[in-house]
Amino acid sequence: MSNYKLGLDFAKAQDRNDPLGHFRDQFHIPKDKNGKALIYMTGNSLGLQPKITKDYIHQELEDWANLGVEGHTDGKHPWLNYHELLTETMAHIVGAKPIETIVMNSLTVNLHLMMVSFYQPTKKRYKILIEADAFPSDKYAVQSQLRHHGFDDQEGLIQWKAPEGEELANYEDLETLLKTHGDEIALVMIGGVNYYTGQFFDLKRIAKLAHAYGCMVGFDCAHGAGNVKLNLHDSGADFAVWCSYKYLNSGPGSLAGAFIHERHAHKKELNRFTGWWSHNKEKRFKMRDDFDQLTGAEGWQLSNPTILSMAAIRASLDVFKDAGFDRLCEKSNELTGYFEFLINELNNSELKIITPSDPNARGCQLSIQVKNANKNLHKKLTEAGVISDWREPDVIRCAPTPLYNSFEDVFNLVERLKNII
Ligand SMILES: Cc1ncc(COP(=O)(O)O)c(C=O)c1O
Ligand SMILES: Nc1ccccc1C(=O)C[C@H](N)C(=O)O
Repeated sequence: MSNYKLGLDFAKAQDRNDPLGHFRDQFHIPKDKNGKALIYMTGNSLGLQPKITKDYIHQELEDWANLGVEGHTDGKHPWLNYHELLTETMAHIVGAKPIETIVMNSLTVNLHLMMVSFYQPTKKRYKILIEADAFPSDKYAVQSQLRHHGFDDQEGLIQWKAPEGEELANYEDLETLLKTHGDEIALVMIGGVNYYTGQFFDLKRIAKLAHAYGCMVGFDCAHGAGNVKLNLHDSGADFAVWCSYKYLNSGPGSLAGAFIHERHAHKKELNRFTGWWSHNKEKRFKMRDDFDQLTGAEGWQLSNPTILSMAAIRASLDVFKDAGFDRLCEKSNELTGYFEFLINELNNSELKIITPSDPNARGCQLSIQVKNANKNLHKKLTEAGVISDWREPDVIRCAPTPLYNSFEDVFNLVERLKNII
């Protein structure tokens, strides 16, 4: 860990010595009305656009224009197998094997598809455990699964809460919940990195614990993919899902990912929804064949996917490949550590970082709790050219991302915050 110092000179020197610093120029950085670059800290909501994305999408538009339906087989990157171009890099980023990884659909859709397979309630074991401040979509999704199976969506939902007066959930409480209710819980579904606090949970520990009580385990890694080393395979989780529009910089509403652990790859008897894209791809166009389930994560696909969105994902993954995910994670630690240092140096009682200070228990995001839920502070920060977000009831989230944020960005962000308070 660096010895951080105050002052702009330190930030500038860090940027000069940053082997990944030049990647910022490969992105479009949003500007204010006068053409000045904004300080963009919301890669945790919508990642910025790599400059090469346009060309990747343009290539597919060209093939479509010139080849029509033949683009499926004769395009530069034939559409029929286009998703295969993404699998290896995506698998590497989330720490999975290619057979465990698929890009398809959108996030909440994938979560439901995973629950079709891995939420198999019985009369006795039917509850779902989630973290109390899960992202709303996750909570709504699991509650609708409870109702779908005829259970009460309150009684069937067990929430892992932070202790009274604290922000972060702890593993002792999770263990107590499992000890007390383990034999009633069918599924433990946790956000791998919590959207609100930025806490990166110990996925392996949770999976091990929940499996010991006979529960299935899934993670929503929307805030983890491209941000932290998820090591999904080693975590032992049954499934995981994530989106590609945050840290994976693939554009608004772009296709999502799913991980299904290798131990389920060949289980044809697993309950699931299917379509022609889950069928043996060698025989897909022999239309009259009976259904033949694809093995691995590919077997959870339903439809032919959105190629234009996959082109954007391919562009982004190529940037990740160039930068190297290990190096990005190292820089991320440094950048967020610096951010934390500067906030702490403000020594202001109005602001409190609620994200864990342990670098292994967070990614790049810091969540700053604002006293008396003073939303005005966030408004002023926006007026000062900092794009961050406000999450009710009282948190400003800032996520300096290692691909396109600089140490100078972080310095300027904290300077502007200091001037406002
Ligand atoms: C943890 C989490 N789950 C779900 C969603 C929403 O997913 P979707 O892409 O399905 O809109 C988000 C962000 O939008 C999220 O952060
Ligand atoms: N997809 C979006 C569309 C519109 C506005 C926000 C989002 C987000 O992704 C929010 C994000 N999940 C969050 O953690 O707040």
